[in-house]
Amino acid sequence: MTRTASIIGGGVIGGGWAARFLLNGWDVRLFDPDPEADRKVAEVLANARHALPMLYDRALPPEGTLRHVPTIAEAVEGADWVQESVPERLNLKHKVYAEIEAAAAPETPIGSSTSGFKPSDLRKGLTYPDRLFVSHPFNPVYLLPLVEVVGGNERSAGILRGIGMYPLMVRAEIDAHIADRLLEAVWRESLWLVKDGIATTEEIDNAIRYGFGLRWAQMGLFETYRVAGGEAGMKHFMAQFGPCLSWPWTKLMDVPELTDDLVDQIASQSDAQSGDRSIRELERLRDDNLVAMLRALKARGAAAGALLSEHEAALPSGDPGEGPITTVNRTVPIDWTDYNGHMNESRFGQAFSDAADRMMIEIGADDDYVASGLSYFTVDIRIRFLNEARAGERILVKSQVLHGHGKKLRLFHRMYTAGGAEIATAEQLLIHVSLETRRACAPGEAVRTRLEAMAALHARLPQPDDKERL
Ligand SMILES: NC(=O)C1=CN([C@@H]2O[C@H](COP(=O)(O)OP(=O)(O)OC[C@H]3O[C@@H](n4cnc5c(N)ncnc54)[C@H](O)[C@@H]3O)[C@@H](O)[C@H]2O)C=CC1
Ligand SMILES: C[N+](C)(C)CC(=O)CC(=O)[O-]
Repeated sequence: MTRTASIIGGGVIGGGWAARFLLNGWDVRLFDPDPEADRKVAEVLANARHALPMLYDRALPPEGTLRHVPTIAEAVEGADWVQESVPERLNLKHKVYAEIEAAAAPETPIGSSTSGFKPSDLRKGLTYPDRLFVSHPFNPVYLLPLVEVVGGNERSAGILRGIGMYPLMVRAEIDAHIADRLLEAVWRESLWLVKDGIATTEEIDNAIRYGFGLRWAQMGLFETYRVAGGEAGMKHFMAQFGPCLSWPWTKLMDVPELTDDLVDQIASQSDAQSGDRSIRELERLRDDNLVAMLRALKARGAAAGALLSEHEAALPSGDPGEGPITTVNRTVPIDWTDYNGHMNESRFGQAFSDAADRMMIEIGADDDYVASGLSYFTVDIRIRFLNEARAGERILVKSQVLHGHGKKLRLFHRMYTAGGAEIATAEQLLIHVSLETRRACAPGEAVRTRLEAMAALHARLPQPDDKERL
């Protein structure tokens, strides 16, 4: 059954939450009094539809339905999850919670996106205070998996995992949780560097993106510093750099006064740095880069990339089908495209290779079978390129067995866009092999039986005509 998330406040963060829930198959009811909210949420959703599916090598569930509603009561009634993302003002949040409580069932979880308030601040005045907790996400919510959960329970964490997030359970409540404490420290130091005329906004951004920003995405702070301690590790690192903590390397809690001059100075440097690029263009640039980085981490099973693979493994698989088997159902990721602005020919090959891997699983030549020392090698593949596919476009491959007898497996794949246009075909010959001798051999009994049954079934389907075969 489709579940419903209620999103209260549809700005930068509420819009991001709406997109994450929708693209993971939830229905969303959203309340925001801003008359522009529909347009703003639609723009965030368009960004998310472009970016999120590119992270995965399989299709996400069918998108849920978004409904903008005129009251908080309509948004929360019967909802399975309420996410509050109104501006960071405690009295406003309290007012909103009173309205939520008046209409939501007592057991409905209520997460707050607050960047800094503690659950005990937020819960004051509630009838059922324990169901309210902090679920603090990171922008863009639809791509970044981290959500700091303060005062929440395992059930809520499970729901967040189900939409591909990484709930970091914060043990004790504290102003600004964990990550914003760190970000505030970096931001404060950066403001000083600009105010004191030491660096521009661009120079500070370069100090981050050409250096430690790259390290942080995969190892964080402590593991990075452990490695920086050389073979002696963290102890040596502490001995060498610990004393610096008491040297004047930081302004600590001093906050530069945000005078009009300083705000103007930072804003004009920032304008110059970004040139003519609009916020929407910058969002697209940020998202495409994040997708490429997350996919690189996924390929290595590292950090947030490992989480993506886990989420992907839990996604429902495609239909087994009566006719040709759907062996690929995915979105073209940004890193599969080239200077021509479309999917590169090598990635067509990748998709057809993935299709063959899927067919091997269908006939029982799965991971265990390969681990037992038997497999298939491709000895011939011929691809016809009929049309192009662009980043963010959904592609499907349907595969048919043309011949499945003895050592030979001949497959015919057709690649389509989601709209049904055929964009490529491939004919592929595979030979069953022993991984020990590296020579052809007959398949195991179970694989042979399944393959022959599938070949007989597929022989009744329309066959590719001569001009399609090379
Ligand atoms: N912007 C950021 O980088 C992050 C913000 N947050 C937190 O998320 C929350 C929302 O922040 P943003 O989305 O950035 O703010 P925003 O200003 O972009 O959006 C807030 C939205 O709430 C709506 N709103 C105002 N009163 C409302 C009411 N009574 N009921 C329903 N909606 C109402 C506004 O019309 C607006 O669309 C804050 O608690 C903030 O601390 C959390 C993570 C990151
Ligand atoms: C600036 N901020 C405190 C609103 C930032 C966050 O809360 C998290 C983020 O996305 O950086």
